[in-house]
Amino acid sequence: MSSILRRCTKLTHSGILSMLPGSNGRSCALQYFASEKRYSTSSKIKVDLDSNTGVAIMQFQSPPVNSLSLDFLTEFAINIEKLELDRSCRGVIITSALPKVFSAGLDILEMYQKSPEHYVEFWKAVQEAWFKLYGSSKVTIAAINGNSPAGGCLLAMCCDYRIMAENPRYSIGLNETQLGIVAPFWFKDTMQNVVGHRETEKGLQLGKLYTAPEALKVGLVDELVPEEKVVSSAAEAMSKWLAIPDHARQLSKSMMRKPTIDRLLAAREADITNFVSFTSKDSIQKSLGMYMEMLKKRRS
Ligand SMILES: CCCCC/C=C\C/C=C\CCC/C=C/C(=O)SCCNC(=O)CCNC(=O)[C@H](O)C(C)(C)COP(=O)(O)OP(=O)(O)OC[C@H]1O[C@@H](n2cnc3c(N)ncnc32)[C@H](O)[C@@H]1OP(=O)(O)O
Repeated sequence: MSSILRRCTKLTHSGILSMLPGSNGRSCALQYFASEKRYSTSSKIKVDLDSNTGVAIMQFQSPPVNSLSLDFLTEFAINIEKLELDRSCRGVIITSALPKVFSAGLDILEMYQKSPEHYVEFWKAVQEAWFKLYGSSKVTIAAINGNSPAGGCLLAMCCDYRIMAENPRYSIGLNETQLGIVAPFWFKDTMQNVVGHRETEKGLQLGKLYTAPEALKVGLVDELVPEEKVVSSAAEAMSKWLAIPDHARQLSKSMMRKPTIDRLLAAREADITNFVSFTSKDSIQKSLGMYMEMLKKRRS
């Protein structure tokens, strides 16, 4: 897998930087995309591209909670890159094939009791996934059909538009401080670009998980719809975004996102070093261990 990652990280950021100067809801998604063809099959992510509309639907299918492991992130980056290079694809809808969860965020086990070399490899994969999605020239829409904490929220925030199931038991947010860890600056930048400085400051300090209605209120998501309509609503929204000429929309997207992307590009190595030294601290390892225990106890 590390060789796949190396191949993947060698790919250029061919997104905007280089190109421009289970439930009813889930079966409904498949019905909606009746003319779609299987585009890619990998163990954790399924991608179907509708050749008529140019819209790809990417479904996370990594039980139990679509956590963002090294393997998952590697597959994700490869899939987004493939779609980026495919001129027949104009938009991507990202959703989950699992019940109740969009993504549980970064796989905590990848950050717990592993070697510094592993932390380096893992963090490169996190960065790469963000570069690919945040820098994508395609229209990207998150169809958030379940809980979406931390890294799951990051993926959703990287998209151009977010539609969430109106179930008040689902939540989304950057809850890192609740784990005793700190969201890196580019997670913060991404959130700030969506909801503004003040809400990001509150959200980050409190590690706030916003219920779906709260997320709508602060603009963390753009629409709430019944769960079974999340993907079909995403497709409707997509058609509005695709009505705009690609070239003009892509330049506008680039103009808005390039400074944020450049900031991490300039600090990429330092960010990896920070992550490794932060994660390797005994106190952080202890916090992560306690958090995992808490998750297990909550279950039993
Ligand atoms: C100034 C200096 C700054 C320096 C900064 C430098 C670097 C920054 C350093 C670190 C930054 C790291 C950023 C981290 C980002 C993250 O994404 S951390 C992950 C946060 N995620 C969570 O908190 C979610 C935890 N999970 C849940 O809340 C729930 O699981 C759920 C998603 C709501 C789903 O609930 P439910 O359906 O009830 O499922 P269970 O809770 O029963 O879980 C099933 C099994 O899955 C395991 N699991 C859950 N989440 C994760 C995860 N994220 N990673 C790994 N494993 C996970 C859970 O333990 C269960 O396992 P068992 O079946 O019991 O074995």
